[in-house]
Amino acid sequence: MAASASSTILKLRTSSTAASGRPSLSTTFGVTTLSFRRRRDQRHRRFVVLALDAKPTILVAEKLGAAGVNLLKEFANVDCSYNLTPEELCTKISLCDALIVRSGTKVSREVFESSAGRLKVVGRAGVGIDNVDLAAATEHGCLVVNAPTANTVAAAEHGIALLTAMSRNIAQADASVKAGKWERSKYTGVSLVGKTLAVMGFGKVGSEVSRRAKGLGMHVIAHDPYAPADRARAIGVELVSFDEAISSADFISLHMPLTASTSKILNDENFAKMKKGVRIVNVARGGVIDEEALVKALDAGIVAQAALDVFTVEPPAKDSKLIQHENVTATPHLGASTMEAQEGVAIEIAEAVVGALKGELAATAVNAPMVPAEVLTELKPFVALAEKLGRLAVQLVAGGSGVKNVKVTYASARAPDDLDTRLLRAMIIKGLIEPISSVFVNLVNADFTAKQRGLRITEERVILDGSPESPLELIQVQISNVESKFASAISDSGEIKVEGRVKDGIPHLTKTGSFEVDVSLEGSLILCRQVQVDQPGMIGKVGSILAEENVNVSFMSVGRIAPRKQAVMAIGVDEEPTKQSLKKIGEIPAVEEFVYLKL
Ligand SMILES: NC(=O)C1=CN([C@@H]2O[C@H](COP(=O)(O)OP(=O)(O)OC[C@H]3O[C@@H](n4cnc5c(N)ncnc54)[C@H](O)[C@@H]3O)[C@@H](O)[C@H]2O)C=CC1
Ligand SMILES: O=C(O)C(=O)COP(=O)(O)O
Repeated sequence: MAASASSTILKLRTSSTAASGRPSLSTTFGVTTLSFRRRRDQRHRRFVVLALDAKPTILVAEKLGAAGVNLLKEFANVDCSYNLTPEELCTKISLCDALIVRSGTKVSREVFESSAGRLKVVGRAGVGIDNVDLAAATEHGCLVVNAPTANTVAAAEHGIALLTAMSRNIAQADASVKAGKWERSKYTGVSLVGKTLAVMGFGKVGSEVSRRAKGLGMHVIAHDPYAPADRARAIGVELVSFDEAISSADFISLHMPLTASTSKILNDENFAKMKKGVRIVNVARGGVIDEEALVKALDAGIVAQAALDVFTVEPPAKDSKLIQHENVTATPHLGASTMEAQEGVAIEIAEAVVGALKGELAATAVNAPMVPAEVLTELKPFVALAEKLGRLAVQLVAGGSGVKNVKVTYASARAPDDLDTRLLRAMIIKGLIEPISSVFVNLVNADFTAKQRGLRITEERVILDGSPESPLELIQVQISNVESKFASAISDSGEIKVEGRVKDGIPHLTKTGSFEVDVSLEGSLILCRQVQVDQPGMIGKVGSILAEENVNVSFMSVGRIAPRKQAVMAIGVDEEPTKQSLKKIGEIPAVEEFVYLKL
């Protein structure tokens, strides 16, 4: 993304140290950094972080309702490019922050690899996400969101349309009349009333199909291993086993997602269990049927008719035996294609993608935890605390130690199941990994990245007495089986330990090793241990070394084991001290050890 003169400054963070000299610009992942070369010591220092040309770019790769496109345009540069080849998509994607697709675009691993880290969100304007490589998205830290509700009714109505059209031979009869024929007896149909319909997958669409089929006087049974029985009861549907469903049905309607376990679930073996003359409707995914087996079952008369909206390969081959079969009614994946559904889906996905680009947690995230807004508001300061504790803990590890085992303890007066720790764990992982690697960690890829690096995170909940008003009292991060570059960070039980709390909405470090301290975690931190006595003059000595080069000290705190015994001093600084000043601090005779930690 090119920085332009008309660019917008979104975020401005300045140092208290006066900058001088020529500024230079560099851009990484759409965020441009303006750096000033300081004349005094010729070091590069970053003072200002800007999102220049602040509008992100969203590629809309399939037709999306106008209301959705307009919403996107209020926030981003929108590139509507349809019918891209896989190669064209891979080329374009490196210039895009978000991609919106329907079912016709394969968002493969190559797409994520080609994006070189820029793609942050994939929005699926619909339900099924089987065309998106979710594992690759997660590995690349890319959020996938879908629009799960706006096309439910449209898909259900299409299922019912296919069911009724199939049972009365509407499509075949229409073609015959248009061909100048009048074949009344050939197209005698079958009635629906009193017949058994097996709904396979009793989710949103399956439930709506069931409701409507009951209105047509059908006896509806359903199979869904994960559906709640009370929802089925409320609609007057009986949940049954897979075998019972397929063997007792006159009509079978498919409404489950395409997954490894549903792929080709209707196969030779299962067609053989069906009632002869069964009729099948599929508005779910072509891949749930073994299409060759269906052709055989149609030829053998096991399946009398099939009405299909979806196919294993879309569009199917023109000479496909299945499509050409006289007992098959086919539509070109039209389930979600009503004016109303497309408008609704477009708005639903545009809001989700824009929200995700703004950094909000998405309610329709497919590959990340969904955290309700009210929970997020409560947890926000603890999210910051979690990341900072992770950062501190990992920087305390001595080089070559290799971090493997991290234990996180959450202490709270609330019941254990009242705290969703996924977000906190993700931020601790971010804090642990980012300072020691070039990997970008977010809520999407945190667990994956930790696993990939062999980082074992165990979590413990400790219940405290007290008021459950706050979701958490403290978070403790311990790294075991490592050496520390700051021996005082090692607790009595031998692990690096940092502990923090939130005070007045601000994260504080409250313990390091066995030393209690109290410093707000806002700038960077110097920790030093004094030999034997906590001399009153120490604070002044360190302060004046830092003042010599205009490093602003924001706070100091001394944690002692006992008066005039060993003490750890924590000093918060707004700027990074030079190596020389850190060396001078180390040379103060009373300082036994010290460490500088970036937050
Ligand atoms: N043809 C089209 O244009 C459209 C197709 N669809 C497809 O319809 C399907 C259902 O969509 P929704 O109802 O919105 O999703 P949903 O997630 O609400 O429902 C899917 C249901 O399938 C169940 N299920 C999962 N594995 C199963 C198994 N092995 N056996 C039986 N049930 C199983 C789940 O428990 C869930 O209740 C999806 O595949 C979706 O992609 C949805 C909208 C439009
Ligand atoms: O939402 C779904 O799962 C669908 O199958 C609809 O697909 P479409 O967005 O019409 O390509």
